[in-house]
Amino acid sequence: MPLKTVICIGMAGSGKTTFMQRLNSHLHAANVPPYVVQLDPAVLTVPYGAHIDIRDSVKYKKVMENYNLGPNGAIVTSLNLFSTKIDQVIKLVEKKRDVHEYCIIDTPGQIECFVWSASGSIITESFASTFPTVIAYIVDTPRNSSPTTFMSNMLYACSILYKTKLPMIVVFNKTDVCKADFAREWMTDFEAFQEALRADQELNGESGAGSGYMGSLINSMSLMLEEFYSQLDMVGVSSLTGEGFDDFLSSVDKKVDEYESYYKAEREMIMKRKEEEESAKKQKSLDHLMKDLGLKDKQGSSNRKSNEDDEADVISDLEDEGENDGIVLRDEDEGVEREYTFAGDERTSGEVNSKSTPDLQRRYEEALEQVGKSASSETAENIARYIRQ
Ligand SMILES: Nc1nc2c(ncn2[C@@H]2O[C@H](COP(=O)(O)OP(=O)(O)OP(=O)(O)O)[C@@H](O)[C@H]2O)c(=O)[nH]1
Repeated sequence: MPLKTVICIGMAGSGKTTFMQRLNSHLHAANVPPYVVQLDPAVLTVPYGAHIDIRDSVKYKKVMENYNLGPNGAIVTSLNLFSTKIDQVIKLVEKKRDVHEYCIIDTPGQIECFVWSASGSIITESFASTFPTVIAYIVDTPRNSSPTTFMSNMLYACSILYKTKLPMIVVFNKTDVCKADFAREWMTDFEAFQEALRADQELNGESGAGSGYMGSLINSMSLMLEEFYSQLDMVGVSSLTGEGFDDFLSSVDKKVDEYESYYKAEREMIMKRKEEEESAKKQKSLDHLMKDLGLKDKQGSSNRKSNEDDEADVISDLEDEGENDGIVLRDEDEGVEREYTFAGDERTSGEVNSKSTPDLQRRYEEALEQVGKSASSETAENIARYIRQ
């Protein structure tokens, strides 16, 4: 049985933490204790035991002070810092894949800090490329009983689906206060939703919304949502009473099957296309680089030459043939103390040691290859370097 990851996302106050707490105890009661990851750096207390807690790695208050940031900036920066360690986090979870059936992840209430940040994507991507991953989008049911609020929230959910490209379950929480039947009806019956919208506008004394651009905007949005609803599951739960959690788990199983049969293939295709585009881009920039260095025309001959003679002297080649493009002045000529990228034995006291200068093209190719190999951890390290700067 593969470990399944459930990432809980939702607006502030929707009940993510309470949902996590209930889900955790529900799984414990069912004898399948989950692996728990807590990613909200700003939370003071967590009502469940977490195996990995972002607060152990990043001190939110210190981030605020040290980087002179406001609350949301500090959450994003804390996530950025945490994402530099995501490889280790994934390794820890991987080690437990035979012990746990579920890995459940709590995210910050400031939804945009997670969903729209680079680190949020890195974290989600890292889990999704290692384990079947499902998004649980938590909705505060009583607060969404107005059709306009409901539509806005569903549009937000739709944008998360588009951003993460992962199977999604919309979890209508707090059903002990307000049943989710209205939401089910609105999600399955287009006419009923339109009717509710009309009634709501009349109740609020708004006129003209059924005509003009507003009317057509509402119509288009609800049509778009109808298509979106067909892609997702919805369940009603009460994190307070525990009602609906069995349905939620069945939904997770269904979505994991979908992940395996549909999303995984789709994701792999996207990754492959990205890789191909990346490598084409790299080739292009390599060509540019070679051209800028004035090596392009000589590439063939220099390659041939390097087979025959490994100690090809690139810079003197240029000088020999009397080209000006790409000629590098020596330190003495420029009067500038330069720092060299390559190891000291290749250049001595500012002069090019023609005997040991290896094939430049090969070195650039190797360097670019190296960049390609490190993918997510490299990106994460870049973020960390950027922040430190
Ligand atoms: N009646 C009822 N109240 C709930 C339920 N779930 C959560 N709450 C309440 O809703 C409030 C917000 O719950 P939290 O779990 O803190 O919500 P959150 O989404 O984690 O909040 P942030 O961390 O600020 O984003 C609390 O007062 C909870 O007691 C539920 O199923 N029923």
